[in-house]
Amino acid sequence: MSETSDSDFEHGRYDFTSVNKADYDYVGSDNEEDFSKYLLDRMRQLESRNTLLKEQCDQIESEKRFVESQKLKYEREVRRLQAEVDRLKTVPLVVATIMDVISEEKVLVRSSTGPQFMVNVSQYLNEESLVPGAKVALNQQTLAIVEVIPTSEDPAVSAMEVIESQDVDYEDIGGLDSQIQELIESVELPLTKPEAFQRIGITPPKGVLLYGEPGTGKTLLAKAVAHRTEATYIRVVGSELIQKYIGDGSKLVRELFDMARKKSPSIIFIDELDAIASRRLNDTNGADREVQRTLMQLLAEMDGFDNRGDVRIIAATNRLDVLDPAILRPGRFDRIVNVPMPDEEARANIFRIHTRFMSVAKDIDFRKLAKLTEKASGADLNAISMEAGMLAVRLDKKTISMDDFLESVQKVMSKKETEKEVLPEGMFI
Ligand SMILES: Nc1ncnc2c1ncn2[C@@H]1O[C@H](COP(=O)(O)OP(=O)(O)OP(=O)(O)O)[C@@H](O)[C@H]1O
Repeated sequence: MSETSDSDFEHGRYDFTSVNKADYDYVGSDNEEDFSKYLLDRMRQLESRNTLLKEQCDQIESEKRFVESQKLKYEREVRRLQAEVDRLKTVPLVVATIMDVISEEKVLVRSSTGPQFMVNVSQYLNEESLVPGAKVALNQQTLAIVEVIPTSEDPAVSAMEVIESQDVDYEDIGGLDSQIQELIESVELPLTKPEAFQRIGITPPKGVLLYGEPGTGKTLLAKAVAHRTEATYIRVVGSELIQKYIGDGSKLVRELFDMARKKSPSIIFIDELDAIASRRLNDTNGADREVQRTLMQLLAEMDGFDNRGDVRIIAATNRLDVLDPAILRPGRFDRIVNVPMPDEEARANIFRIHTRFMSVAKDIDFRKLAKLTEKASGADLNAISMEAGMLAVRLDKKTISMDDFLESVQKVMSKKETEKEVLPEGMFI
């Protein structure tokens, strides 16, 4: 019988597929029993070798996978370093300012070191960004424009919405007659007939505070007064001053009043006043201090300006109860106007206003629609009218029918109900 050593197995010299020739010597011999025993032993041996080899094979497989993943990782690293080397080897770009755009391909620039050049423009640049005054980067050798340097955004410009003339009028507002009257007296007349106040010897209120639930028409009122007085309408949003322009809030309030004076007659509209004028807490963290600084600046600006001048302030809030009493002192927001949710008559009027330019069927019953929308705000009624219009468009109709309105009332009102259910108490949608 041939001898098979362990090293034969390990080095793959053993032929697993056949029994060695010498093994046949046992067949037919007296020792047949020994031979079967021997074969059984051998089988067990081979099975255990087989298991061992399978384990080794699995291990080698997993090592292979590990090495491959390492290889990929290092290849990526090499590429990254190569790119970094290339980047560091590139020549610096020259900064210049566009003086004049001669044609699509030729531009006159003044480099930051002084001289002017007529240069080519990379075809991959957006033509619209090539305007006189724009900062550009030039290739050092060819001096071609390869990049337009983005200008940093001026926070004072982006924080304010400045509209020179408004297109909203009192006729566009449903209900709110007494609120309109209040605004006429405290904002419109001081701007249009200041002499009437002087004659009688009274000073008009400096600021008017509108409060009420969302979507009830506070912004609309401010825009309509701006339209009537032909004043510039400048709007800032309290929460944006705090969250978007961190650290700049008080500076922006100063700039807001400067701009209002420059563009006068003007109306400053501060939306979400509560975000900067909430009752102060004792434990002040960084964010609270920022809010306080912004509020102090607002109070200082309001105290500092002349209420006979042609800058008026209107502010709006959904939460009168959280305001710092300091903001409501005489000489600040001393006229407080409630803007309520529309009653039935106002709702019917708002429907009429919003459907005025729509193609609606003759039999639309606005009274009935008003009855069905008891808890709706002006903004909801606008949404219902738009949705009814969309339904008609979807169905390719010529006019909006009462059924379209009823369907959209159902849709908008039930959406409003579900949204209300998920909101914590005291919060509006
Ligand atoms: N009384 C109303 N008459 C006509 N449309 C209204 C009225 N109230 C609200 N709307 C409609 O709802 C939209 C939103 O209203 P607006 O922005 O004036 O509400 P708001 O009270 O300022 O809300 P918020 O408190 O959320 O700022 C308006 O553009 C208008 O289409």
